[in-house]
Amino acid sequence: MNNEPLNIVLKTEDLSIGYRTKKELNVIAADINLKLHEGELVGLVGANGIGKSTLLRTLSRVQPALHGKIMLSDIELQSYKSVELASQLSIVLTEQIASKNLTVQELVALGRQPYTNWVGKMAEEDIEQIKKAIEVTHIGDLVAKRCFELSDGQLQKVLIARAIAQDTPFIMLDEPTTHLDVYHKAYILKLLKRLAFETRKTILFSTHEIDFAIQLCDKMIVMNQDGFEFGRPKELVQCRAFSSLFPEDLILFDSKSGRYKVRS
Ligand SMILES: Nc1ncnc2c1ncn2[C@@H]1O[C@H](COP(=O)(O)OP(=O)(O)OP(=O)(O)O)[C@@H](O)[C@H]1O
Repeated sequence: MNNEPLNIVLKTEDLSIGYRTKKELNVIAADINLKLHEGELVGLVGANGIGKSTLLRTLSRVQPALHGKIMLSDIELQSYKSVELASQLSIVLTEQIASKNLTVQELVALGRQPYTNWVGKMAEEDIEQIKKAIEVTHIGDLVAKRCFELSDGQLQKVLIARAIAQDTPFIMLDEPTTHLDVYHKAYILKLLKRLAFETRKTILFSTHEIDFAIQLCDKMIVMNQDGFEFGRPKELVQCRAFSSLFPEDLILFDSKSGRYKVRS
């Protein structure tokens, strides 16, 4: 057994997230202290509107933090130049896809943009990374298709392939399994699990598939009205973190099965 301490890829200190307008400050969550290590698959769960996307957007610098510090690979997130940041962090948002007219091969190749020169000329290394990303996500038979021809599940795999081609130590995905059937939800989450394990990348994703996340994640972040809990799924089940996620008038969390049950 390898007992070497794992490197911390992302660390937050007293982070507050939310929205600032001229008139008011809307704090969505405060005092967020997280340490995500290399090779970890981390699921982010919570009720609708609790702040999962806000947290992911803040961690990827799409929106500013209200307070606190975010360290990515030992460097403060704020101090990265855009191109450097793109070699450290990739984000997969299903809803925003620049051009569905691109072929799958072209979309995956976009992941190499931070590394190619100003005319976008690809080197051996870029071609190799694109090939690897296509192999590992099993999308070889889709490469010539245009993105508008893909099903939601296929598009999801292609977007993950683009993030893999980007070859960053940290990957974030906002609800990567929305619109998928139960088989393909499990398929995508197992793919993420395998990637984190085999490539030692840190993968953080938001999801409403709480039972799958409990089964597959190394760690989970549970956001609720009172703040958030962070730890291994088993520990979170034991400390009843999932029971406080939703009002208990309709559903109850069953700690034995790790699932929600409808009240009879
Ligand atoms: N651009 C914005 N300006 C102000 N408030 C916002 C903005 N975007 C989201 N919010 C508010 O922030 C809160 C958290 O929203 P967020 O989208 O982060 O939740 P979520 O957990 O991702 O929800 P869901 O599971 O429904 O996707 C909500 O109350 C929402 O209304």
